[in-house]
Amino acid sequence: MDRYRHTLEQALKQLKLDLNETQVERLLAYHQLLVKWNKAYNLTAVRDPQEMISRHLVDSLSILPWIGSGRLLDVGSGPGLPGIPLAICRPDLDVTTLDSNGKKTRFQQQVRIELGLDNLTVINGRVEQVEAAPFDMIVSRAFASISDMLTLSGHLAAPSGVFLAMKGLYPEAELEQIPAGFSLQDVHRLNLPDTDGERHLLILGRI
Ligand SMILES: C[S@@+](CC[C@H](N)C(=O)[O-])C[C@H]1O[C@@H](n2cnc3c(N)ncnc32)[C@H](O)[C@@H]1O
Repeated sequence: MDRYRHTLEQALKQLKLDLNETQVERLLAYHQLLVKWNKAYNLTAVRDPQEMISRHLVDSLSILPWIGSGRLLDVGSGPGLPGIPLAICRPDLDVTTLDSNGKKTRFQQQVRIELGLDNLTVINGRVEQVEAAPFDMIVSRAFASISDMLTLSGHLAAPSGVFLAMKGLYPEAELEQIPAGFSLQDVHRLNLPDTDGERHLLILGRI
């Protein structure tokens, strides 16, 4: 446990993220639940608990500097990534996580209850069929191509809402397929500790 705390705290320092003790405790409690449930329910292909800290928790938290205020939707959230770490670290934010896999959303509901995350709503469903009040930010990680993300979740964004796509290598080919009416607003290279390869955050919006 101390080993995981150390890895997390070192990474937070490198990312210059200043979290309070309650937030660190909750991140570690989420990690513990993920490790436990993953054994029975196969929620993520990452099985090594140490690797889960860097590849899941820290990777999710690396986009915090670009998260604004209001309502955030994490689409194709899986076991709650990046939505749950963001909800833990930004209690002022209204976070909704959405996934079509019932096993994964049941896990997220359990995390919500055990951690007392009042700012988290979990939805089970296919994004293209879900109706909900408009979101200011729609984020996704390892969900779909940028084009599919915009097409499938576009109806859930507020008129000035932004889409934050977490990607590995700069996705040049995907950007050539952006549907009409949307444009790339910003690109950030994420400097992550303990991660092989590049990570990028792309911010898109309506024209
Ligand atoms: C590769 S996982 C990524 C999970 C998580 N975002 C992460 O980074 O670990 C993609 C997830 O998208 C979900 N998914 C795929 N199509 C979907 C759809 N149309 N609506 C909602 N969720 C969907 C799958 O159930 C799966 O959990």
